[in-house]
Amino acid sequence: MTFFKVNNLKVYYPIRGGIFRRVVNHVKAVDNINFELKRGETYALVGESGCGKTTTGRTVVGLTKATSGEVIFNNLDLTKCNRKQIRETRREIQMVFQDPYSSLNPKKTVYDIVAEPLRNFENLSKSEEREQVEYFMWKVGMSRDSLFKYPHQFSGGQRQRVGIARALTLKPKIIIADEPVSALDASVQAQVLNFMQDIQEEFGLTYLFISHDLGIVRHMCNRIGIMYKGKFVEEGTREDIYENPQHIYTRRLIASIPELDTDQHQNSELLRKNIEEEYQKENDKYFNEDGSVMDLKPVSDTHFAALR
Ligand SMILES: Nc1ncnc2c1ncn2[C@@H]1O[C@H](COP(=O)(O)OP(=O)(O)OP(=O)(O)O)[C@@H](O)[C@H]1O
Repeated sequence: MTFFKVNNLKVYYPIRGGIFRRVVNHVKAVDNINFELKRGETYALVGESGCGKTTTGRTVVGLTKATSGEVIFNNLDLTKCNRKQIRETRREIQMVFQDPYSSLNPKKTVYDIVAEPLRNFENLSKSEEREQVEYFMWKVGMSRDSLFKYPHQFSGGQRQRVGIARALTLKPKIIIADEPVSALDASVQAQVLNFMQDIQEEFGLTYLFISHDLGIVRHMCNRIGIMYKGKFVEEGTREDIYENPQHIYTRRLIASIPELDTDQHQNSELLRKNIEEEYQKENDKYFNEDGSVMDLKPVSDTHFAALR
């Protein structure tokens, strides 16, 4: 049985123009992508700002509508199922958002924020609800006296823990973590990432980890899909991507990881220069004449090899 798979997903946003606001063109935010999540793994979607990572994540959780393609979860296509099926399956895929400063409602107490999904999906008594909220807050390392405080009374790292507690209450199978630490200080980032790894094992979670930061992805993820201008340009295991990147864009991303600078500054400068030259010279190997990204063909040898 397929656990989770995205097939030929496209998400196009209309661009309207003229006095009648007709659709004159589209932004191809996601343009025919394919990937699969294996139960219990952390799969990274990586790429620079605007390449379509967030749109992919939002489409998977149902916050954005797919233009075409399939999102298969437990053998159901989430883009086509009825309301009842959507309700049943959507609760199993939750999202943790990038910015803990704006993603939690400032007018609600932490208790209400964490209890909200339970109120939407489960019919619990007040005492059962309280028990659940306290349990998940405890799991994310928040004390009982934080329950009736408001988001602004917490640090960024604590707020992200609240966001994670909220995502956990419905006992999801998959968590889409969209740049979950990029708004946090470097010192707090590591704490939150380590904590995410701890709960992954405990709750049997599968993560779709969205990030532009290949340094963090190396720490967190088993397999990686590299996105560029709405398409996948490469996919592979962590070793494939970091030790033997194939696509020029992936090599540019890896060469830009700052830690390369520490011991081998000269080498990494040279590497970047070579990659830049190749990028300028060999565009036709990777891009179509109109500058759009060539489709990854076959979808991914490494991908299927990794699944076998
Ligand atoms: N609601 C929308 N309407 C129109 N265009 C959109 C909309 N949301 C995103 N886009 C466009 O779709 C493309 C992909 O955006 P998306 O936010 O998915 O990229 P991203 O890789 O997640 O970037 P970031 O890391 O900056 O969030 C961008 O060109 C963006 O401007």
